[in-house]
Amino acid sequence: MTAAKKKKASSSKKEKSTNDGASYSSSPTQLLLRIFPFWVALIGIFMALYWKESNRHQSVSSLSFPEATSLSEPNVRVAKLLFLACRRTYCHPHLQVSKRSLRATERIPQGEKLFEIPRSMHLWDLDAYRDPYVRKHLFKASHKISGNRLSQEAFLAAYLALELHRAEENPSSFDAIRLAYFDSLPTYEEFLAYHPAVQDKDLINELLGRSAAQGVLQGYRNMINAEWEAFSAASPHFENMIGQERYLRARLIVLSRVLHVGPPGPEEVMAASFIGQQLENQDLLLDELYSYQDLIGVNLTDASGGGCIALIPLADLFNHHPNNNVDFQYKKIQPNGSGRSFVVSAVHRNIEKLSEPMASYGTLSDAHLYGRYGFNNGDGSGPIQLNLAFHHDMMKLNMTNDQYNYLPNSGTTPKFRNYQKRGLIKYLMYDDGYDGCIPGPTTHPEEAELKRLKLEHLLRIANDYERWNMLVAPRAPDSLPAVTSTIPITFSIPQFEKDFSYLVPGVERLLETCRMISLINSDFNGKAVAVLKENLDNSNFIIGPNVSDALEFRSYMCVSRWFGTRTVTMELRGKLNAEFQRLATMNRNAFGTFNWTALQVKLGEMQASQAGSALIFQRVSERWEDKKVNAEVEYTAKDLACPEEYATFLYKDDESSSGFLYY
Ligand SMILES: C[S@@+](CC[C@H](N)C(=O)[O-])C[C@H]1O[C@@H](n2cnc3c(N)ncnc32)[C@H](O)[C@@H]1O
Repeated sequence: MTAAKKKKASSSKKEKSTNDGASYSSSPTQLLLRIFPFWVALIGIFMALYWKESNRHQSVSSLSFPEATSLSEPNVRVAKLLFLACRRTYCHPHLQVSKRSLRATERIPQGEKLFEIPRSMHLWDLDAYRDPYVRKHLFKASHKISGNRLSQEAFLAAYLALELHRAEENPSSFDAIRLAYFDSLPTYEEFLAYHPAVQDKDLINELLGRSAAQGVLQGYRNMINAEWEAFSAASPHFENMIGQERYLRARLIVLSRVLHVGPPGPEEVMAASFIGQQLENQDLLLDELYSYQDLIGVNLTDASGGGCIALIPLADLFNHHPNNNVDFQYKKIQPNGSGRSFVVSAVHRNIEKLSEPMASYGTLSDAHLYGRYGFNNGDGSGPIQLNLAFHHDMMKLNMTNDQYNYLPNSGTTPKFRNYQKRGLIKYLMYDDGYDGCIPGPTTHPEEAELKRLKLEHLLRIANDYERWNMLVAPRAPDSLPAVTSTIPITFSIPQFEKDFSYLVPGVERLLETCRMISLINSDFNGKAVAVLKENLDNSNFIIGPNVSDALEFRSYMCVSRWFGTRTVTMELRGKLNAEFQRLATMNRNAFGTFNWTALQVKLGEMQASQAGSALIFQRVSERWEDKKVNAEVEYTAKDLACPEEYATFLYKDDESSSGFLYY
């Protein structure tokens, strides 16, 4: 295939808007023929690279990495903390600090306790809510965009920032372990060296392009800025005393180290007089906890809601791998009445001599690991998020505990609807299955009415994560951590299996969204308008897979268009094969660097999006082979969007609210 032909084939996959009113419709033959050479070429390149790479000797030789056979220098601040804390509490004798993490000096058998960290060493969000300054100055904070209250993590970060400041001003009022803990935490400069949330936005855009990771990271950045704005607006005193940089540092500490400790037990009860006037008559913990629900919208009572969060010295020294050999448990109150403690144990397998014990931070996509913690393992052990909502901004961000969303908790408002409408209309601009484009209600009242109703239904699902995103299962679910996280787990680039089964559930959910987009008036036995109208208030309404063959075909073509568009937009910052080669080189000479981390997150998404396209292509080819020649109009999917002015009737009376989300 010549370069020129390849370019033509690839650009034909991209969603485009055009003012050219000429022939928009194309037969499946044309469409499949148009995309066929593109995918054959891509898959061919992909497979060739796969074999080239996987036939190389990929194992990571210990000899080339001195860290594999001996411990690295300890971070002195972390080592001091361990020294002091382990004089007061249980620490496994065979653990030693290596850089900012821990390694075993001898084999530690599975089941052994590694640390037991008493409550007195922790910092809980509950401590934040009990802090008189937080109560007086920060309880009234709310987010500017949504009006939502601040999250548990935000309160813990504000409290940590205050405590760090207090420790600087008056160290004698803190015990030595607390001071050593504060001193051991990453500084602002250390975060600047690696955390993407504090990097230049243009640099990030350059590295990540239009990937889900870029969107996820922007969500975290917006969240931190919005919290700072909210706390500052609630208290100019806090704004002056703490300053944005200190808040940012504290927030990144919380973001990358917070642990869950569950609902507070009876040992957390404290005398009512400590917690201020409002609660003078409340001496029961439960009353106190309910009061937080009223005052700041935080529910700590419900075990399923997660209970409290905390910073826990020593427990927060473990790095992450999904195939972990360390686990955490918050132990119940002891029979002797002593308080709870946080226990860290070796689980699943032994911790081998010289190896780094690894914890699991949970099932997080590579994009979230990157946005929240600033790293990736690079071995394909994490799931990959694909975001196909490229025309509209999702107002729910799918962060842990729903800690930050643009959308008000109480639901959408006309301002949010208008903002999202402009984007959502773009998905409806193809008029697939109709003979030509639908110019609007004057000439095509019924078709225009159906489009209006489809838009209403899209607005209803506009913020449902699974309707527009896919979480693709890991490429290498059984991969194990390296002896230490400072050396590569593998030199090869993880690959997806060719059977595509890992994609099927996610694709089914995307197809459901595309069924709505691809509906035409003759569907539902000609009653499409009536069915959509009847279900306008039905929040569970789905069209389901029992639809006409033609609608299913159009829905597949709609999903195919999405994957194609995602591939093409991501390739604007580097073609897949070139990026693959670049990463293969970086795996050997730039492992763990900022650019390596970003590239490997981006490449995972490119691979997932390409796998998605290949699956759809396979299905369409198998199922609609006979539609390649002289297909009926219901089996047509347009290559180009219809003219923009054909859709203006959908929003012309609305007030514009563009760009109000951005910082
Ligand atoms: C809870 S701390 C873990 C201890 C950490 N090494 C430290 O700096 O104190 C989380 C941070 O450790 C780093 N980290 C965790 N797991 C990692 C891994 N597998 N590879 C590289 N860095 C990792 C990331 O910088 C992350 O933000």
